[in-house]
Amino acid sequence: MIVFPNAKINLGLQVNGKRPDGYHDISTIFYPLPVCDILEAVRAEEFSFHTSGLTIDAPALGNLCIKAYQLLQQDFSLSAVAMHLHKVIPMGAGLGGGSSDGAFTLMLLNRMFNLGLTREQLLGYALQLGSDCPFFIMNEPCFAGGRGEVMEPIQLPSLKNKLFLIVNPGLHINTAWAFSQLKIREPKIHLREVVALPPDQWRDLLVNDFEEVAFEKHAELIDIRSTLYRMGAVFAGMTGTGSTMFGIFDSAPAGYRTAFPSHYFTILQSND
Ligand SMILES: C[C@](O)(CO)[C@H](O)COP(=O)(O)OP(=O)(O)OC[C@H]1O[C@@H](n2ccc(N)nc2=O)[C@H](O)[C@@H]1O
Ligand SMILES: Nc1ncnc2c1ncn2[C@@H]1O[C@H](COP(=O)(O)OP(=O)(O)OP(=O)(O)O)[C@@H](O)[C@H]1O
Repeated sequence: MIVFPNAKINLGLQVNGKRPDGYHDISTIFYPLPVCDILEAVRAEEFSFHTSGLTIDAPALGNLCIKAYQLLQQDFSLSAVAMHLHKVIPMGAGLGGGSSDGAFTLMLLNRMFNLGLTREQLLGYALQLGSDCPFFIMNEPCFAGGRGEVMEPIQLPSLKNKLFLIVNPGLHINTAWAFSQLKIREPKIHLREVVALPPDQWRDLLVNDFEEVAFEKHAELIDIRSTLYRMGAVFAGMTGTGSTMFGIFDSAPAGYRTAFPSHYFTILQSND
């Protein structure tokens, strides 16, 4: 069985406060984008896990695909599988690639072994893997609260026919570190109010609280945002804790393939 775990971006990201369990409550809009890894699993004599594509900077046993298998193995006697992950989505990038691989592994194993897990049950397992994982079980535009697991699907008609230019400069930003550096502030305006406006009015209103932290460490990100606006973006911002920046465009910006250094991962996506 083959699945294609996709990326997400955060349209705005507000951190509301630290909780007794050490995590933070956030408010964000998760938006799926069709930049995908490729994950295959087949029944096998013994468990194995291999990867290709981008090099994953973590021990294989820490991979969320293996963690997802082990999580279900605790509750169901799964037989062995051979898994292969081809990595395309940049890592430590705010695109949720690892989280998506974990969530898709849960859904794949549910189908492969006819476990009969409901969406609610899958959401519960996904949250045990990571805060971003439950979103990929839903995988449609959602307003999210809590750690990200309290989700409500939303319609964003103003983004229909828009193009997203994803620009990742290859800087790895550690999520735990980014949370530890934050200064928590009262939001000036609620995300729901901002996204009810046309995207060309989102500038300065659709805020990602992690931009201050990431921009202070990597001034390069500020240049990327300026370039995106110079190219005609109706809105440009950062996803997650960074380092990926994105621009929203009405049409394909001229020269986007050569606008950034060649070592950047740059891809233009439509949202359908
Ligand atoms: C920044 C976002 O990507 C926004 O979508 C997510 O909140 C991050 O989700 P994630 O990468 O799945 O993060 P997790 O693997 O759950 O947590 C990594 C670390 O980040 C911090 N963390 C994460 C999520 C959250 N709501 N509060 C936190 O304080 C914690 O120190 C945690 O140990
Ligand atoms: N399947 C996986 N693919 C990529 N990284 C993984 C995977 N499983 C575990 N990891 C670990 O998770 C780290 C973060 O990867 P990920 O792609 O999820 O980052 P991210 O886009 O910043 O995520 P998020 O937005 O969820 O914080 C990697 O550096 C790696 O150590």
